Amino acid sequence: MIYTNGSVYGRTFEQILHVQNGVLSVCSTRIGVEVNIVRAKDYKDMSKKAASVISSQVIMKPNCVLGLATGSTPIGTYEKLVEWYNGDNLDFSKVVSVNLDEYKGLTRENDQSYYYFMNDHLFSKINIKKENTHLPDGTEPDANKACGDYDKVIEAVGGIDLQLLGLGHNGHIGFNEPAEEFIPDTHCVDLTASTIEANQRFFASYDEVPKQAYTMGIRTIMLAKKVLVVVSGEEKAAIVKDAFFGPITPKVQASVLQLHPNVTLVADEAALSLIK
Ligand SMILES: N[C@@H]1[C@@H](O)[C@H](O)[C@@H](COP(=O)(O)O)O[C@@H]1O
Repeated sequence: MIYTNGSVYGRTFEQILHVQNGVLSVCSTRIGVEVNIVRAKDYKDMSKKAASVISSQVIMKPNCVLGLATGSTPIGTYEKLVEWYNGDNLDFSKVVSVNLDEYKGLTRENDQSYYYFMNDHLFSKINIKKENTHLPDGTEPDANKACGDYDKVIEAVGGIDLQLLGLGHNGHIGFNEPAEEFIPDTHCVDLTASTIEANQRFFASYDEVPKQAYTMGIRTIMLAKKVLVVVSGEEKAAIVKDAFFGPITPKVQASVLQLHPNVTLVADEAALSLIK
């Protein structure tokens, strides 16, 4: 057990970390969080503000590595980026991307695969080079190979400059589900019933929702130089409060972001309704 009473990245905190077998498993803390919160009026405004953060990154560092996310929340952000690509010549020709996650077992042609999603919403509409876009290979049945290969890709591109994240209803980021520990590297997850239910809306039935996924691990996300979290809607208000103002615990995986030195949360009024 490590007891720390001091400051991390300039933030004051008191915390008790339990490290078991080399993994950060439980962490209870009094929080002195200074997450940079950007308040947006509504979903449209959130999307515009999030797209501004991403486009600034691309302009400042044209060959940046963007960590990208799926889910319904970032769709408006991608629409804005496409608009600015078309209207303002925002240039993605040198950008490299690594996505957070992919369902295990879906083909790339399946319109619910994240490969399909990213091509549909972003890659096919901007000038990013196909060979510069990366996702875990959901068609690889050998989980160790799929995950190991993906970690090599992330290492080869030199890590992530800006990681975009949505927030699951249970606090998951990528597909890092509530657990007893934070898993550092890319791994295969059994999706929780609540995640399968939440994602069922995109599939014909519960049975068709994949039950496993490959996801980037928490260390990789935490090593991103900047993290941008997008959240919209009242149904996320409670989890926003838990994640950013509650104890840091692997039961709410996003809570680990409280220890990241450069997090921006762009959320609309509804999602921030429980935050003063
Ligand atoms: N793996 C993705 C997450 O990366 C995403 O953040 C989450 C929330 O999705 P939504 O934005 O649709 O609420 O959905 C999926 O589970």
